[in-house]
Amino acid sequence: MRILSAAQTRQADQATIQEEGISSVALMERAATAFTQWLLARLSPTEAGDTLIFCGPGNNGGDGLVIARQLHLAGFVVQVFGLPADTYSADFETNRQRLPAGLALQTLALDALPPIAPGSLVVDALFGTGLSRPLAGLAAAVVEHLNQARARIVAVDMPSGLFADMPQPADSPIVRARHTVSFELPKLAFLLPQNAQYVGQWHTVPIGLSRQFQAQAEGKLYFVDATLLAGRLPKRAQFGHKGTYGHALLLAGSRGKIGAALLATQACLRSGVGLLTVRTPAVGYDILQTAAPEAMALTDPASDFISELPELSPYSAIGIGPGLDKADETKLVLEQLLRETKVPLVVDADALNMLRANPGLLQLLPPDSILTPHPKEFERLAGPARDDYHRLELLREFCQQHRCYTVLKGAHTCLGTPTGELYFNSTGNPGMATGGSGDVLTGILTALRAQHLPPLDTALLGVYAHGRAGDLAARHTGEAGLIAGDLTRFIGPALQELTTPDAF
Ligand SMILES: NC(=O)C1=CN([C@@H]2O[C@H](COP(=O)(O)OP(=O)(O)OC[C@H]3O[C@@H](n4cnc5c(N)ncnc54)[C@H](OP(=O)(O)O)[C@@H]3O)[C@@H](O)[C@H]2O)[C@@H](O)CC1
Ligand SMILES: [K+]
Repeated sequence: MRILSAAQTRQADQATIQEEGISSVALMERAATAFTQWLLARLSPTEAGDTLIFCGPGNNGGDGLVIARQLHLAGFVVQVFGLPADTYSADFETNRQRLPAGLALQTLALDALPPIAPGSLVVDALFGTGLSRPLAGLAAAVVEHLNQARARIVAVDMPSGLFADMPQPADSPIVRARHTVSFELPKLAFLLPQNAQYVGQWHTVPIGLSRQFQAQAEGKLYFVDATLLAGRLPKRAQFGHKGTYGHALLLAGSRGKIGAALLATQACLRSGVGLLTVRTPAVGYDILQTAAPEAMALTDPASDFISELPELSPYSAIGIGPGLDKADETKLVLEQLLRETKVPLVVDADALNMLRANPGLLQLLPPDSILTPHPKEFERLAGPARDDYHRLELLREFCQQHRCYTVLKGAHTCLGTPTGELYFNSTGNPGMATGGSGDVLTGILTALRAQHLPPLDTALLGVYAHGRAGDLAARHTGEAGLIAGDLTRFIGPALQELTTPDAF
């Protein structure tokens, strides 16, 4: 799925109108109907109670008028309010005329804002993608009024006052919606933690926006769903053998953190790798051989940390980081690895912190390596970010400069590529914010890379399957009860869902 800017969304609107030979008011009717249907599927008129719809002067307000008409006809107790303006959009005017008798548009005034009873349903149709500046004056007062009411606010397309694709000044008035129902595609703003307080839970409803426009639009932002991944994970070959699926090496663990190595090991084994060798310090030997007999243990001479790089020639991909100690010997092992490896790397956790401690090491990073920092680790590498938008800019620059793929972990994990694309993941849940979750991701990515998947497919599939495994696991454990070891049990089913079936 593409993520379009506000300007592109307007162009997509126009392209759809032209392609289908329909009027813009017909597209508005379609969009608003999709919103109304979404609401009707969740609330009866009785459950909704008092329903107050607030409309701005543009097409977002026009949507609000259509929704008001439709909910009124569906038996909801509706009141509809409009912001006074010098000019209204043409489709707003048309739909004002279409309001049924008995449903008058009431004009909002600063000294007479309508009372909102607690629990009322509020539809926010003040401003959408046409917002051109932060709200002030009466519009700002209305937003404050909505936010102070203890109402259930559902925003049409966008929470009013929020820009779709760029930051706004601190303290800008923005509606705090419980749900945001967006037309066709999510907006970039929805995917950033700083906006969660406004967007609430977001949903998309299809409105038949031109497919051709979506495919051809410029821009490098994607929302990763199963459709985008179709065809990227080949089915296993009928005559395949363990050599077909690569031999991975994991360098992981230190005293007290052999668990991290074990989680990465189990995840790697569950992601289809042919063979796996694990380099841990000597203290990990018994643990590894007992808990993961399918993996080969290649223990280090040092007891508590990794001090020597093994011979690298057997391996088709190497993962390094989970549970490492920051011992100087281990730093030298990382440096030697960066200098000697001829195969792709997956770099995580303390290996990332070591890269930062010695910036010269970053220059040695083999092209197409995959890095998996969380936001703090990323900022240690790329510098501090002013806000979530700036962090994305830094991500893009970092990946281009170092010719690497960077998986910036978070609620919508964002993958940056060396060619400037940003891919936002759609799977996963807050239960995955738990120790060891990242080690599991390293194992999955190392396994997919070892199987010779291209780096982009590895990162997209690995991140998606990791989140999907979390969603499947949480059905059994609940979110709070989810631990990283649960993820490993559901990697197989998650990958199975993504596997390309045989063509008939
Ligand atoms: N694209 C689609 O797929 C479809 C889109 N549809 C809907 O259209 C919406 C976009 O409509 P839109 O372009 O008319 O913009 P909208 O958000 O209503 O605001 C524009 C008005 O607000 C004004 N205004 C702006 N900022 C302001 C401020 N700070 N304070 C005060 N005023 C301000 C601005 O005036 P101006 O900037 O010129 O002063 C103008 O009058 C979209 O979100 C979706 O709901 C569907 O109907 C069909 C399918
Ligand atoms: K809105």
